[in-house]
Amino acid sequence: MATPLRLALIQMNIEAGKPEANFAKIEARLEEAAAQSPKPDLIVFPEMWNTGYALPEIHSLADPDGLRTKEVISAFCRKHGIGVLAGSIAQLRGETVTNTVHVFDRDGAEVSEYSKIHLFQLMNEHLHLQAGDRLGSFDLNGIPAAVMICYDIRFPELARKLALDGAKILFVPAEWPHPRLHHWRTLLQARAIENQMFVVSCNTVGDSGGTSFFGHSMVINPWGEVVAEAGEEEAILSAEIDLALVDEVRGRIPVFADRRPTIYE
Ligand SMILES: O=C(O)CCC(=O)C(=O)O
Repeated sequence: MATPLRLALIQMNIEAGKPEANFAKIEARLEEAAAQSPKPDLIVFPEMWNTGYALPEIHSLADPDGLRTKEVISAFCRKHGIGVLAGSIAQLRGETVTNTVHVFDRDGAEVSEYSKIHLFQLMNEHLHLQAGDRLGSFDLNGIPAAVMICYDIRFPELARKLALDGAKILFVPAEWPHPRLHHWRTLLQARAIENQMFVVSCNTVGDSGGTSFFGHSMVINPWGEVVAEAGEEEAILSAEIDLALVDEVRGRIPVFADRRPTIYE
């Protein structure tokens, strides 16, 4: 995949419990993003975009084995030659439901499937969902990258492991609510600064079941600077990133070379 890499982040209001409406919206937004000039290389969605947090009914709403998601998104990628990091969906796996990201390259081939490792008890995820147990590293047409989901960003050891495994971009689909905007911003910037990598976060907007999601999707460079940020409304946030900056920053302050893991690991 080319670098500079052109990104389009679909920050959207998800209708809880309404997969049909959410699929219709995501398909419309994908076409809108594909029509941009220049065309994006990669499109990113937020967390649980198919169902939202309709957790009590999640078993009947979740996409069985992610098949519908894979069919729709892979066809889009093939049609437009654009990669998609398909946020996360509620995915039915036998008797359980996971919060799972599927990543497709520009030919529509699936390059990664990652299920959220850390379930967020404050929103009852642990009562309805099954946690994942595999890392979200992947290679996207030659770009080493990784994904974690929302609450996962509170675990710096996970981000560090993904960086040590080679990731130069960390993607973070989220459904992160008020009143913790200062946590969202600070944690995302910290993950970018400490691991000297790009962080690309795509959040949700709107109100659902008494919870209000604030958006502020953002793209942060390896120096920790926010290079693009959305507001609190629906938006397609565009940004262009140059991965050469990762090596430049890592050369300027050699954090990885200076680590002393024998003392603290
Ligand atoms: O950690 C937080 O404050 C928010 C996390 C969250 O909303 C989630 O993981 O869905």
